Amino acid sequence: MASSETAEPRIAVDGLTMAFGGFVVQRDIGFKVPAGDIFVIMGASGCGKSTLLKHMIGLIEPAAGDILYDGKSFTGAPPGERAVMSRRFGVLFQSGALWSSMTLAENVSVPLSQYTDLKPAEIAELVSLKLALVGLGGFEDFYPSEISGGMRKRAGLARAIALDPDILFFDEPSAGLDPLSSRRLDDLILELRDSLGATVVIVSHELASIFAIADNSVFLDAESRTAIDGGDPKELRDHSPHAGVRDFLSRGEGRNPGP
Ligand SMILES: Nc1ncnc2c1ncn2[C@@H]1O[C@H](COP(=O)(O)OP(=O)(O)OP(=O)(O)O)[C@@H](O)[C@H]1O
Repeated sequence: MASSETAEPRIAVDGLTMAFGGFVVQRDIGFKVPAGDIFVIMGASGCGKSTLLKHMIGLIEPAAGDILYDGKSFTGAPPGERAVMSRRFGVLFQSGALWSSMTLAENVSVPLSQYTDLKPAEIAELVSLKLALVGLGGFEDFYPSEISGGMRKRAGLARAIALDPDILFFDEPSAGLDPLSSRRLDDLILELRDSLGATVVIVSHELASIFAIADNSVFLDAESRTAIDGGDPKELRDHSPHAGVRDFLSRGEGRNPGP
């Protein structure tokens, strides 16, 4: 199946302008994400990273431009087709947003009960498999309040991959985690990309995480309100023509302090 799709990038964002009423958040953004890439959306606080991610999954409509998956317009697709296209998406928001009154197994089973005709025993089997994939085998009957923040993120990840998505979207996945848990989550994201063959889009400003996992990126500039750079973050840190991008990616340490 993949071979017939290789001509098109998995994701293309084309001339995208995002606005809330008359307030333009970012204009004329364009980038492509090849299948299997881990792509990071970067930029200063408030520049529009989460808003871009919400556009990509169809929660917000563009003011202008298009978002395409395998060359097919998502923005312009009729609702039925869009729903089919979004079945490919696995989404993990910053909060992790597990239902506190449900066990981990119940949380992960929700999308399976909602979107498949599988029998309860089959669902239970799949749920255990997904929990095992994120290192939570044996924690089926625990409640979110009984596990650590890092484990909750991983449980959220298990739920996001319940329907075997091939495109994963994460908004600040390591927010609130200690460096070690954050690192384990990065490793898990890399593993999932490899085992599921998924394409991953992440909003992040954690430099360690960005350098550890990203193949590619876009940098949204808060001042000019457009994408001013993109590519391998390490390359951007060392060679971006924009001082603001180099500073962002080196925490300002690359800047010549002057006399
Ligand atoms: N629903 C909304 N209605 C109006 N304005 C909004 C809405 N959501 C976000 N904004 C505004 O759009 C801009 C971009 O917000 P967004 O949350 O996308 O930024 P961000 O880069 O993800 O920020 P952070 O890194 O702080 O999470 C901000 O000025 C924000 O106040």
